[in-house]
Amino acid sequence: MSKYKIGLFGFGCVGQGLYKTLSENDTDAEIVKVCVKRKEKERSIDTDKITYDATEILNNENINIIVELIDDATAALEIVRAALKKGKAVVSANKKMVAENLDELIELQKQHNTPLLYEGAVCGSIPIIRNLEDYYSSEHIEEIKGIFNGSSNYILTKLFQEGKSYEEALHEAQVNGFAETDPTLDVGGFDPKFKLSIILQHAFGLRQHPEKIFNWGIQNITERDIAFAKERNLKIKLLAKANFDGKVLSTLVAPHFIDEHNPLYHVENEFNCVLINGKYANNQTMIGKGAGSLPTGLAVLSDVIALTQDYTYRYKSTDFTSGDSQTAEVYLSFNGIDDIDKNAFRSISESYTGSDHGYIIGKINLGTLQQLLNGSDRVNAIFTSGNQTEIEIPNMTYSYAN
Ligand SMILES: NC(=O)C1=CN([C@@H]2O[C@H](COP(=O)(O)OP(=O)(O)OC[C@H]3O[C@@H](n4cnc5c(N)ncnc54)[C@H](OP(=O)(O)O)[C@@H]3O)[C@@H](O)[C@H]2O)C=CC1
Ligand SMILES: N[C@@H](CC=O)C(=O)O
Repeated sequence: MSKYKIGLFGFGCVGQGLYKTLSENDTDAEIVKVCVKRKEKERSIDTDKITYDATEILNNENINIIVELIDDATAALEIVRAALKKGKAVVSANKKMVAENLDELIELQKQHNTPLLYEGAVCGSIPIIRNLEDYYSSEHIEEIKGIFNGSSNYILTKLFQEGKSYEEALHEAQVNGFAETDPTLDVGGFDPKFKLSIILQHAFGLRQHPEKIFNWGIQNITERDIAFAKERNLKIKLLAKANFDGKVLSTLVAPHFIDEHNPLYHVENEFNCVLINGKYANNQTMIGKGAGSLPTGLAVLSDVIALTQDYTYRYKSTDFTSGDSQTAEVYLSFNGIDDIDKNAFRSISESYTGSDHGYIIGKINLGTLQQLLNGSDRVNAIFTSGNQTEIEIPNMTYSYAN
């Protein structure tokens, strides 16, 4: 008889990954009930284990761990709230739910002296949260950035390496179980910003609501943008970035041009990469699968095991001011010159206008850029500051920030 009885919510990509990884390991935890939504769906597990009624798990006093792995952030919050209030330890992989409600979730954990862990919510199989909490607790992290979305990276890889269409590549990401049920969260850069928001808490003790983080994704990328990058031996990667100097925090999620000297250049498919730059250890790199059934199932299982060892997050708290009104250098491509206002740029280093498309490379305020991009599918922005070195390209010079 195992000591830890799990009530599992969700039996999709990640739920099944947890089920398999748990069944292949000798642990003191077992899944006793699984709550799902659709009665018509065939299941690969014993029907006795299945329920469609959340209260059957939440009111079951034998169940001491709730694992929440559903694709609905609103319903997930209800489940997690109810579980914590009942004193049940919780594991979740829902980054939207965690990032948007972290203040309340921290408070609930304190009030009810009950832990919530969410390693699987951030960069799949990369053990980033636990490392930030424990290993890096004495490091003075100055910058943390990387590729935090497996689906977008998978799509970009297929566009660059195999010349696939955007639609085909997105479809593959969905079939492989990497994409969110609403893939706008992936390709629009929302999912990596939820992850960045969670990371800020554990890297710096900073609570920055995702709403306050600039995000632009790969949803408007064109074949011309890919050709532009390829001609210059660059790749495009969707990056999430945070800098903190002890007072001012700057954050950003956006596609960037990067060159072959950047470790992120070589991170392909659904792999994620986290680059940490700190005072003592300087640069460190963590690479691993950022999405998928078994990699994420393993991260969730690792949290379950951690709960059996009474592990909790510490939630340090640091004061800061937001420095997010910064100017960035971007390549802005457009279908027609009427789609953009050149005066929006503070300075322009290069521009091209053809009969049916064009681009501008220049410095622009992020708020202004957001207004230019909002609601338009005829304009795309790619940031030029993703490299760690300065590179010279015929016709133009990019200065890349560290
Ligand atoms: N896929 C991935 O690689 C990763 C996903 N995540 C996160 O993990 C979570 C789950 O994702 P994933 O497994 O891919 O999603 P899936 O769409 O594959 O599965 C979702 C599951 O949730 C169930 N469900 C939905 N609403 C409810 C509800 N109200 N009550 C009970 N069950 C419900 C569905 O039921 P039914 O089977 O009846 O449809 C289904 O079993 C999400 O938060 C996602 O962001 C995190 C990291 C990686
Ligand atoms: N949709 C997410 C899944 C993991 O978090 C991604 O593609 O990274």
